[in-house]
Amino acid sequence: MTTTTQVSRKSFPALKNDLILRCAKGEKVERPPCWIMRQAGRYLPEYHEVKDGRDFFECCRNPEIASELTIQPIRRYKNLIDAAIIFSDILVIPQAMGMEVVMLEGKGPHFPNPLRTEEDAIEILNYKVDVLQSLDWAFKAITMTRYRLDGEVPLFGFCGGPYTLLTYMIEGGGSKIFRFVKEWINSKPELSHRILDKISDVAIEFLSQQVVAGAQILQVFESWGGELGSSDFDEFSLPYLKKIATKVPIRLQELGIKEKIPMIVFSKGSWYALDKLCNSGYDCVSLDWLWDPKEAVKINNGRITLQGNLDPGVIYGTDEIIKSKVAKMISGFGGGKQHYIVNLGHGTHPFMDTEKIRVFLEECHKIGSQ
Ligand SMILES: Cc1c2[nH]c(c1CCC(=O)O)Cc1[nH]c(c(CCC(=O)O)c1C)Cc1[nH]c(c(CCC(=O)O)c1C)Cc1[nH]c(c(C)c1CCC(=O)O)C2
Repeated sequence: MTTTTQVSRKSFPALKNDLILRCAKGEKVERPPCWIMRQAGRYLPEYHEVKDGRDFFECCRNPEIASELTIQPIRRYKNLIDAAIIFSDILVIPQAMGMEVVMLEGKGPHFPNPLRTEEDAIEILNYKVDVLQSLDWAFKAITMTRYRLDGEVPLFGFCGGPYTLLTYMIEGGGSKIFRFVKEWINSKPELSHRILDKISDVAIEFLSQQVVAGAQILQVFESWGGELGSSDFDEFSLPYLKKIATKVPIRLQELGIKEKIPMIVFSKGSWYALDKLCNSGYDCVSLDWLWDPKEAVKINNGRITLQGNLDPGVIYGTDEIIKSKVAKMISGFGGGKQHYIVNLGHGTHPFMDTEKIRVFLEECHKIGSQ
């Protein structure tokens, strides 16, 4: 298995734009690389055309459709986006661990049988996941996308952060007060840790195999990190994010991957943890829009690359205001010639205007090249 995928790696089309890879590794660059969280999806009319009423996870599992959806933003914003991210979801790990997840139209993810008791954790969860087999569609989609991208831009693989996945598995979907996961970590801390550790092991193998399949850079989305207080973050999120950052490079070596694969962590809302995240083994920390870039730059002190962080809501603004906020952001991050990747502070929304996104990207190129 490993040998055949290595052979196919070698035959991938040559990369024509390695800006984000150089930048994530800390090298000086000619302008900051740009990409957008959730750059594929519902704000794009071509997404709805291809999805054509199909189930969301059915699209993820169909390599033809997933690769087409991945490439759509690259095609639309030609030469403006410096990375593609494979069309999939963070909730495919809970699925691989035996949980049923459905995507309800207009409502988001729903787990019909969430983890609520200790018995659920024993009866529902599969602790011996065969990652290559259960997520084989994801690897096929990545390999196909690498070929179809034809070296235009690098391809991101990704996964959810362990605490965020545990939250979804226990809450059964999104939440405002996180009653059930807070009950778990405060009444069943040992069991919570055991499951977090298992999720981390699956995440390590999943990320590593995404690289074997063709991913060139990785991001971990700890979207609910900021729902934890500082000391609970240190206990229930940070150790597992660190484990992933430490173990993926080791696993990649075992799998025969020689080059360094940059890793990014996005822990939304974990403002108190920036200093620790800069030392957590990732090459880049992605920031939400609550951060003043200058403050973040000061705390980072040149250790790693920062990514972010325009308020997605700015995309609803006038062209002039989008442009002025882009200029302020890039100057706050030091001008963008080193240690900075442009992104929004969180994902796109379905209501966004594709032409406003273009204004944002074009201005980032213009200001970032000065
Ligand atoms: C928390 C989370 C999820 N999924 C993801 C996260 C982490 C990022 C974040 O914090 O937003 C990550 C994700 N989800 C999706 C991608 C694909 C690649 C990309 O970024 O373009 C990525 C990287 C596609 C998607 N994932 C989802 C869609 C919408 C599906 C549809 O109805 O067509 C897409 C394109 C569905 C999804 N998936 C999830 C939610 C909460 C939802 C519903 C949200 C909503 O309604 O906007 C879980």
